[in-house]
Amino acid sequence: MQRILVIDDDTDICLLLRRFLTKNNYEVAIAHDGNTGLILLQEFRPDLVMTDFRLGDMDGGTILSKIKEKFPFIPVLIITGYSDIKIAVNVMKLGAYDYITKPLFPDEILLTIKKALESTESEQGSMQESLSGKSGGNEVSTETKKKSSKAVKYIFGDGEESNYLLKQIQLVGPTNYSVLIYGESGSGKESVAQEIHLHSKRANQPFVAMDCGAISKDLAGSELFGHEKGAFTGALTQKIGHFELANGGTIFLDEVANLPYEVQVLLLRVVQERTMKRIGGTKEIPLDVRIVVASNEKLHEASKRGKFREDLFHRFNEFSIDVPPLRDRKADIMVFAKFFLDQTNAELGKHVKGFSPDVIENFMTYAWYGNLREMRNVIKRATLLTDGDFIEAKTLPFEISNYAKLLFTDTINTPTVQPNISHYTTTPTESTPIVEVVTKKPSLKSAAVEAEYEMILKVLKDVNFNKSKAARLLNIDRKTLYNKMKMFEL
Ligand SMILES: Nc1ncnc2c1ncn2[C@@H]1O[C@H](COP(=O)(O)OP(=O)(O)OP(=O)(O)O)[C@@H](O)[C@H]1O
Repeated sequence: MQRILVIDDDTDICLLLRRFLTKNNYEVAIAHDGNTGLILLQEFRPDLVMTDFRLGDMDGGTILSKIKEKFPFIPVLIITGYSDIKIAVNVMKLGAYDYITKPLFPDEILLTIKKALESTESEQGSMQESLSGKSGGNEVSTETKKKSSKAVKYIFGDGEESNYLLKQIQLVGPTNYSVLIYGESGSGKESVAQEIHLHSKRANQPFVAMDCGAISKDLAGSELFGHEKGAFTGALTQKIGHFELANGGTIFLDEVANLPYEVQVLLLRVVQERTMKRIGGTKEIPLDVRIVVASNEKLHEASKRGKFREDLFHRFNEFSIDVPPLRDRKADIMVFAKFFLDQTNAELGKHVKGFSPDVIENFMTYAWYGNLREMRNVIKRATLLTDGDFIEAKTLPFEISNYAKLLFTDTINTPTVQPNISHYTTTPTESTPIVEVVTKKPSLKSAAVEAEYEMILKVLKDVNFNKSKAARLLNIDRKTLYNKMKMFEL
């Protein structure tokens, strides 16, 4: 039976998850704070961890780093509210498998857990194969090759931004250049790396991805280069590293800036000499591996701060690609949305046909902080919740379906610099932008309505949209709250 550790300070959520996951044949352990969670991690040895993003004694980033430091291969699912989505998507770069947003839906949780467990099983399977020697030292079996390249179909869209991205991939793909990929979290850096590999002569050779996220110094070294039996305490068997697994093909190092400095030194040697030794080994192993790396932060800035070796940066920077954020790929937003809808329909055996006009408008205005990953998750949940033919706005997270309004409240909360009207009132020429200045007459009534709207929204957010709690805090009955919410289209 597979084991799941749930870390959450909300006892109700823990209780519900324990009941639901046990019913679905998982063994469950619960911790109500981060420190207990870390103790249970050692004692319970879970196959997967689900942890709340905000714990009493620790934040999501800290607990994730601590888990990954000790057990880098245990998939971690972050539980978060949508109001924290911007922070949560950034925490993904520390090596979380995925995030799930509240309110939690059983089917969605089960799907995500299954996927996460399958992904580590196949990873461990290919590692096991290389350890047992089936792959024959330097050679990598076809089975391993198949497993190490994800069988995911990607699309790239047809808008101007996407075409430019594809053009760069097509240009650099067939060369042997090292490529540096920049982009926000979830924007598809790994898919770009895979596409580069597929456009190269190495396409039939392995594509091996390694997340350098929050990996410790000792582990990073042996993950990259492998180790010999007895090389250090805990090295009970020989291990083949990612570089050897990728021999002949492409290695993709995600979040490369997070590699410990000592490992960067080893990496530089390998990149320069095209040969490596396993840790604790003496044999020089020749390497023919193309290196593609990705980073959230600009590497030359990281090198200025002394976090990343400058010589290594220059080695990697033979060609660099910026993956645009989803919000800048407007022409393709609905193309991606339809792709994720088809993907989810196939996964769930559903036949949802498309999106209501409101949803399309919401998708086009929302900022997509978590990019394609966020969109995939939003559509997955909305499809699960849809019984009819079209996804309606009510199945979207509040923050997305009310994005324009939330922006409006943000704007009235934050005084903005008044535009210099004279600058816009001249006849527009090429150098003066055409800006329509909408002037609204101030009125006491509208101010009161705005204040009321703002307060209801704030309280709803504070209590995670629990309407009974919100009504109590606002000192009104539930019915009045419902009527107000209806009036404000909340
Ligand atoms: N080109 C694409 N077509 C369809 N789906 C995509 C594409 N690129 C990414 N995705 C979806 O978005 C998810 C995240 O993509 P990916 O892991 O490539 O992003 P990333 O930029 O490497 O993220 P991170 O910075 O967190 O490592 C993927 O699991 C996939 O579901």
